Amino acid sequence: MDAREMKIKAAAEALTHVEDGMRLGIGTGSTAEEFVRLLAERVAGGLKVEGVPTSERTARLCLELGVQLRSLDELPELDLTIDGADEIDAQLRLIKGGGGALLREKIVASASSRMIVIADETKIVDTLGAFPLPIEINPFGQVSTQIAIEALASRLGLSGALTLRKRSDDSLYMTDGGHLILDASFGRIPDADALAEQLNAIPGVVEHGLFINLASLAIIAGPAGARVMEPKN
Ligand SMILES: O=C(CO)[C@H](O)[C@H](O)COP(=O)(O)O
Repeated sequence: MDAREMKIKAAAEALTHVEDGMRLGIGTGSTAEEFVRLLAERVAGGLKVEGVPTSERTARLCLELGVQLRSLDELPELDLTIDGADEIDAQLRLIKGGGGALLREKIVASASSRMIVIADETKIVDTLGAFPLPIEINPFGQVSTQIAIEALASRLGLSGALTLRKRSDDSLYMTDGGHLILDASFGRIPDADALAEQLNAIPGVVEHGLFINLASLAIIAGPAGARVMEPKN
């Protein structure tokens, strides 16, 4: 099974949790896009759902494939969000934001009764942090914000470069919300809960990619098929 087949496998398994009439949060990224493709087939076959997309990119794909969309303000409480992740630990704490949609992804997941993460098994880690942590910041005072993040990292014993995300043409990457992203290469993060909480206390930080206590289930696909992970306490 190649990487794409594993994503499709996880997405197909997640689709079994989708019921008629559900208000669905729809994630961003290549795995979430496989889910959208499968969901669209079911919608074409008569399944009725209303989706809230977590990015403009996901919205475009949904509209192209005929998945009916609403804004989060029209559907402020959702039944289920299905989304990918960059890293997943045993407690189902996640690093997200590789695709730059972390802010909307976190707002949508928080507005959902349940979040199911879909991924291939390469995303499972013992300790979060090998994947650079995306931190979405306000462009105003970006250097001060970066200095504050560096100071926090040093207090928590973390080190590593903070890299302002750029597009392939070297222009600055702007999120759907008009913010910048710093990718923090901290390496292993021994206390992700403390980092998450303290990043939120820095005014210029709009959001960060640590998703704590949001995922209720993960569907992890490997060469032998998909398995379900529940958060370990
Ligand atoms: O958080 C995300 C986007 O902001 C994605 O869910 C994450 O980057 C995983 O993407 P992929 O399924 O392409 O590996």
